[in-house]
Amino acid sequence: MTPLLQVDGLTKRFKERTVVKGISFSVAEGSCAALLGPNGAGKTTTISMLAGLLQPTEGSIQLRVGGKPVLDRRPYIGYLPQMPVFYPWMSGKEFLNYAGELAGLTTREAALKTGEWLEAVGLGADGQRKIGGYSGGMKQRLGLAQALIHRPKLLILDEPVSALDPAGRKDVLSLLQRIRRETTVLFSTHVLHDAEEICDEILMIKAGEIALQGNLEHIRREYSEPVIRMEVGGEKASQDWLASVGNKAFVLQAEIAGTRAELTVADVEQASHELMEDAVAHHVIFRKFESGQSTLEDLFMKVVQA
Ligand SMILES: Nc1ncnc2c1ncn2[C@@H]1O[C@H](COP(=O)(O)OP(=O)(O)OP(=O)(O)O)[C@@H](O)[C@H]1O
Repeated sequence: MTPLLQVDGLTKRFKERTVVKGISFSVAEGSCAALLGPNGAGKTTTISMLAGLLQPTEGSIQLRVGGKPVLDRRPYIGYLPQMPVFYPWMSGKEFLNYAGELAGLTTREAALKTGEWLEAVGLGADGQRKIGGYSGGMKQRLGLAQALIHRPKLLILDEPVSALDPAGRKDVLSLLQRIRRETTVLFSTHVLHDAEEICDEILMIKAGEIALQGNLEHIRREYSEPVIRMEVGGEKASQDWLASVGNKAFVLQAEIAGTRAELTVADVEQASHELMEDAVAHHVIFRKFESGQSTLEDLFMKVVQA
């Protein structure tokens, strides 16, 4: 299928510093893609280039509408910045009307869409109130309505839930879940859980480069490995034993810190059996012994810390 958005070799240099290093990816129509990465990875810079606010140093960004590339993608994009600026003295309704007209709607259309979107984002009863009195979650929902008022083909959001408290976060995530059924969404986050909640594709970026990309479920399956997590007592015999488990032939990878260890193994049953036998022989006291599969969070942490 032809993607809605195709990005090739996208690069941004600020003076001699390259912060986005030739990244390529595509976003299929109808999907939700999360641009996931730690602070400073280059998410905002990438999103600003996609939204047309920042000129790329190199590379191309192509948006296709009805299968055909468009010359100016901006009218087809809805964008919500990381720190949206609202006029606190405006009411939510006035602000949306204004945003609609700015996006090219006629006065009549803007008024009609304002009413519809205030309802859709759950601000129907608060439309006449001044934005200055809105909570963080309400402002973010208003920001989403502003980004969607002209029915864009692609909705681009920069860390839409990072600044919110848990209630506001849940509010905005469930709204996004609804929106994503009708609109293609690309949003940045440094929280894997937020990406998992609504997206089907992830692009993990680190230091301006794509570290991992693909379908979330495929990645989850492909990178899931058998792991054993253990915690032992603080006495010397236990600690000495734990410090040595990384040398065992069946341990593929070991992360040992103090009284805790996480081992990646080939066969979790055989490894558990051998570890237990050995531990008994060495008078080890366990506080925890757990076997299972590594999670996407483990993978994300590995990518981020590598
Ligand atoms: N205008 C600029 N001039 C110079 N350096 C910049 C500029 N804008 C961003 N950077 C640098 O580029 C790097 C990537 O920044 P960016 O804001 O894109 O990261 P991010 O992944 O969005 O991080 P965060 O989650 O903290 O917002 C950072 O090291 C930042 O300091």
